[in-house]
Amino acid sequence: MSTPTATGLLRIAVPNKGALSQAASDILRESGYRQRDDSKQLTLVDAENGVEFFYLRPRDIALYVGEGTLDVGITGRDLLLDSGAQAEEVLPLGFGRSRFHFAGPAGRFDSLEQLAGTRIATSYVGVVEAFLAERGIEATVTRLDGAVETSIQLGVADVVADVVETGSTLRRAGLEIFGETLLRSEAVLVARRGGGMPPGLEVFRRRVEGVLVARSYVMMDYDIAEDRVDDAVALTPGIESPTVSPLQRAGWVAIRAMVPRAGAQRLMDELWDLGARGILLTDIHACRL
Ligand SMILES: Nc1ncnc2c1ncn2[C@@H]1O[C@H](COP(=O)(O)OP(=O)(O)OP(=O)(O)O)[C@@H](O)[C@H]1O
Ligand SMILES: O=P(O)(O)OC[C@H]1O[C@H](OP(=O)(O)OP(=O)(O)O)[C@H](O)[C@@H]1O
Ligand SMILES: [Mg+2]
Repeated sequence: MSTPTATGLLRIAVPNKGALSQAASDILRESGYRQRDDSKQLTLVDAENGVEFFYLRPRDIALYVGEGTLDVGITGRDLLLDSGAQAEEVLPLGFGRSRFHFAGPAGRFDSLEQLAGTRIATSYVGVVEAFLAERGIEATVTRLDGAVETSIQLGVADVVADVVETGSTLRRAGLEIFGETLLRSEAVLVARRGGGMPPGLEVFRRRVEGVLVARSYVMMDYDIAEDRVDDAVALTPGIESPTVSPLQRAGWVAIRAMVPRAGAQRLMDELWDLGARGILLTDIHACRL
């Protein structure tokens, strides 16, 4: 059972620095919460919204949440899995995307079977050991804090297992990926596994989800002749159903519908070809669906 705070505030863990920090604070701000303006600040109370933020290393966040010390947190899926904490993913957040791979000197390895007997350097020992155990591969795993790519040049390891985003760090170190992707990661909201629903968590989750939907949809408005409405609605069905309003001009209506941001320009071309005019696209800042 998670222990409620004396204050009754929902306790939220946020990455204090690193790859996830800025985007995490941005999504919280867009969700209507106060955020720190000084990167050295460790905690922040937003009493008006019933929450308190704790700025922590993303690697530690799943542990705090798993123990019930904090109610919910933002961290990477890879860090959550690596921690082995009693925490679970409750919402993928769509930023901080990366893949996790084995890599070695260019041209040296081409399959994961060749890992047997090697020395593997990684900051993600939990992920790597679970992967090796699942496949029955015996290898020596060494934990490094960072800059793992350099460990091969220094003769400490034969292979590295690390986060890859653009791949430029690997290339610069003369390394290349081999074998399949171990996991695909992105930032996620995590809560305690089997911890029930602490007061305020559902509202928090809904607010953040509203921002994610608002980021991936736009609002489209256009005017069209009445006899084209069925075809137009087939192109822009909206979430539930589009709004169709009468216009002063006889035989014409105005249509308003949310449409996916990706492909919205193509949709505008198709509507134009159908005879729609006055086609407008506007951003949505937040929503509850
Ligand atoms: N280019 C990237 N480098 C590192 N982590 C990334 C990158 N892109 C996304 N991530 C994700 O960010 C999380 C790692 O967060 P962390 O704060 O450790 O980042 P970092 O920038 O490597 O920090 P540090 O300064 O401690 O090395 C993981 O979930 C990882 O998948
Ligand atoms: O594929 P890329 O776009 O090059 O990004 C991946 C690299 O970025 C991270 O390193 P970071 O800068 O966090 O340094 P660290 O190794 O000391 O953590 C990660 O550990 C990889 O080395
Ligand atoms: Mg790093």
